[in-house]
Amino acid sequence: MVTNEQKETLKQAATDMLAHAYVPYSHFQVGAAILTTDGEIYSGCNIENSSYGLTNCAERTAIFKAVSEGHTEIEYMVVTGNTEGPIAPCGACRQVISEFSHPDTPILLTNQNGDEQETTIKDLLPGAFKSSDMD
Ligand SMILES: O=c1ccn([C@H]2C[C@H](O)[C@@H](CO)O2)c(=O)[nH]1
Ligand SMILES: [Zn+2]
Repeated sequence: MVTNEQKETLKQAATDMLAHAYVPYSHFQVGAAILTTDGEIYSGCNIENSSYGLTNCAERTAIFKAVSEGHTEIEYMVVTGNTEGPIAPCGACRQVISEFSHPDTPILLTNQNGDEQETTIKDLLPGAFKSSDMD
């Protein structure tokens, strides 16, 4: 369970990440924050590269920070950017979110105008490839 106070903290953490976005090519800042099931918060920004395909999105930065510290289960996730409506995570991030969450794990997509859409990874990535597909 995530409290309203935790949601606000996560929204602020995601927004704070916009300032750290390394975006000399797109100039499009993205921030993400996750609460792990063991109560830790990790946040991340997008990090671009002159070899464009090596760019790491904000969502994956936040998740990889958490996983690298031993926290592998997402309880709640917030993503934000300067989009017209709530931001839409890319396909690669949807797959990575799927690896470290449950189908009903809530994901709050926002923007800097206060628009919000709370969704789930099963809605964002129906038919995700899972480890069980290899059984
Ligand atoms: O949900 C998204 C969508 C895009 N980006 C980044 C990747 C790249 O740096 C820039 C433009 O695609 O935005 C993210 O970090 N997350
Ligand atoms: Zn992405």
